Amino acid sequence: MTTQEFVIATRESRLALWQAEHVQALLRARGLAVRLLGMTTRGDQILDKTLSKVGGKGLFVKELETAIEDGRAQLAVHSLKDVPMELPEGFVLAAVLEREDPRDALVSTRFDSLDALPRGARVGTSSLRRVTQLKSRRPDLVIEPLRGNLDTRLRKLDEGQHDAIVLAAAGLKRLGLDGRIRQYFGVDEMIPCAGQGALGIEIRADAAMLRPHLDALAHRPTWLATAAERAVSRALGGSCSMPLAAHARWGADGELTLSTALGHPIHPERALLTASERAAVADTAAAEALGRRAAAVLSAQGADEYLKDV
Ligand SMILES: NCc1[nH]cc(CCC(=O)O)c1CC(=O)O
Repeated sequence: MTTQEFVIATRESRLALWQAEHVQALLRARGLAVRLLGMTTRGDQILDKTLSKVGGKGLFVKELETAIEDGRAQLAVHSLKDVPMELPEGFVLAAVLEREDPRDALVSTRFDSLDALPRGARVGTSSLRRVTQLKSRRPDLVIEPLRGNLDTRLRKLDEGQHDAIVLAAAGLKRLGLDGRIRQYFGVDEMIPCAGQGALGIEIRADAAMLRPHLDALAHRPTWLATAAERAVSRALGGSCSMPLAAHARWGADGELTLSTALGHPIHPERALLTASERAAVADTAAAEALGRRAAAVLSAQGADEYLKDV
């Protein structure tokens, strides 16, 4: 009898490889034979434009899905925040793993915090979500585009192109680069994006052999929290080019609190719309209902007017 070998399609950045190897190790521990198939996506190739201009974060996942479609691979490991709200027909998010630190972090060679940055300091980030939240706190900052994988971004900082950059703590921690973090932003101070810090494993909906293994890796509290976060984005139109923050956390009482913020995509100086909703959440339907409730509060404040041009 031959044992089937499973293949994980992955991007080739150091972070993507770390994440794919992490899942490979978890599946090997369950007795499966697993190898990696590295590939370059359009999101990795196009580095001179912001993602929202070239078709969004979905660019990071499309090629991996094609490899699965063709049978060259059976699984794709994604940073959940890069996964579009709706997957193509025939694909499912079969597992969301326990979340790493969801916070954003400030990295700088010279300054210890956002408040320590001088007037007009140059801050690198290409995330509209980060831009609008930074501008609402520090309108004087000059925000500069910053794309590329983590090593590239840190190199640009070290070369002096920026006074500070803002990155997800999760990626830095996974690569052992968290020693470079000068300030962690609280999740209410700089609300993370939906899914930040969590890994999602995508397979074909009919890959029955893999299901029990992925069920065993899944982390239900993270699944429910990120389901609420992703539902906000879906309810507002699902585009990843919107400056939307959505983060849910479990309280000691077992209730889920969902904090959201929406900035204006073209005029980052306009007021942030915010909504925070809380509920006891026992299943995916309740998590998504919580997300839709927060989205409705944002809509009542004018979210649709903010988003009409994206
Ligand atoms: N958008 C790119 C991306 N996708 C996932 C991470 C970090 C890991 C994570 O949030 O899970 C990053 C880098 C960043 O935003 O700084």
